[in-house]
Amino acid sequence: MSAPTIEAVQAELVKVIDPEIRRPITELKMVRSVEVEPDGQVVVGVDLTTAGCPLKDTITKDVTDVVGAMEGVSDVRVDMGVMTEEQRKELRSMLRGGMGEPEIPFSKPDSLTRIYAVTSGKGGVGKSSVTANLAAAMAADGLKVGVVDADIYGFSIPRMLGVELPPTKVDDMIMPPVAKDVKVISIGMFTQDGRPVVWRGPMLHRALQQFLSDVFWGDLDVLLLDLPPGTGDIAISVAQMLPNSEILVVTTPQVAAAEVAQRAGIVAEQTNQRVVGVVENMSWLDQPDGTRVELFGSGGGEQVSAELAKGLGYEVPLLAQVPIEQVLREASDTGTPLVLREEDTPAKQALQSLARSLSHRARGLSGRSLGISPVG
Ligand SMILES: Nc1ncnc2c1ncn2[C@@H]1O[C@H](COP(=O)(O)OP(=O)(O)OP(=O)(O)O)[C@@H](O)[C@H]1O
Repeated sequence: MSAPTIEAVQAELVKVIDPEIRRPITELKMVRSVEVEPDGQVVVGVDLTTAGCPLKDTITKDVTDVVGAMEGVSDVRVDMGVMTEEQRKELRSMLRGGMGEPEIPFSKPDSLTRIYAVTSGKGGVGKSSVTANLAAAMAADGLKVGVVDADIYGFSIPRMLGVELPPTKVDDMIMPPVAKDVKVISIGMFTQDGRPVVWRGPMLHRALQQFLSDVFWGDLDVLLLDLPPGTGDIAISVAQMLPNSEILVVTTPQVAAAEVAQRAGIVAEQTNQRVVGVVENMSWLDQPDGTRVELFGSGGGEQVSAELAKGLGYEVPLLAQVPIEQVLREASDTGTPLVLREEDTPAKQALQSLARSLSHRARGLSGRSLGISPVG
């Protein structure tokens, strides 16, 4: 059997996708050279974006598998190198679509990415659990999803989605790690040893701006933001930077929690954002004997939805009620959100249908240019 041509090997390498940037390594100009010996031995030279690229092994394996499967190939060797400064600059410029200066792609009027900022009145109501499950469910349904974990007090998204690698950098561009098919960036990835962040408003604003402009998100269908609880500075920064973002309010059924959640939602009136709906989490606990215990009382979700509708002047639906389930907590703790687990539980169903209703919604027009110009 004759050895393949260099062109044939190059064409086959289109199948090797960079796990972070998610484009073929050929398109990213990472393939430096291809050599083919008459006896079928192939040497592929690959240049990584950085010397310590954590995905080196994955790329080596993928190249070996793809080329090794070609007819006439007897052996594959991958010769790893590193891109030059000039090559990295070129790559960065290509990823930014030829534009030099960083800008927030989602804030452009023609952006088609739906943005949901997940907020709550107080901590511990399950805001991060809802965000992580929504992201995983939407990605499993084939959407391109990104998550910004901006919860400075409890950056738990990476753990819940099982993120294993840190972000990498191509010059000043940040490549977000991908877990469960979701691109994730968290404030916890930029703090020392996961220590709590003691930042004031302007620093948070700057961090958020960096997450949105310096991170390479690619084309996203949905961007989810896990905000810190309450009505803090970051909610205002989000509204300024992403005027087309919509708010999802998470509460528990408890009246006290509902009252503070309302306040978090009503901020939308001042920031001109739309509240897309309310999620009531920890609604009840189903007992093995079939009885239901309402551990945190009842009616909080309905209350927030009714009060926000009254205050904002439009319908704010209660989109889901998610029961308390041990498996939901365990799933988050082990890095595989409940929606990706095999067992079918009421909480999983509630989260999955919430994800579908949010991904199939028509996009709101708030903050978007309608492209209307005066006549005559
Ligand atoms: N429906 C549920 N059933 C069982 N456990 C839950 C449920 N929702 C959340 N939890 C658990 O409750 C804890 C708090 O949840 P989570 O971290 O999502 O809250 P949070 O509102 O994001 O809190 P913070 O803002 O402080 O980060 C976690 O251990 C999570 O696994």
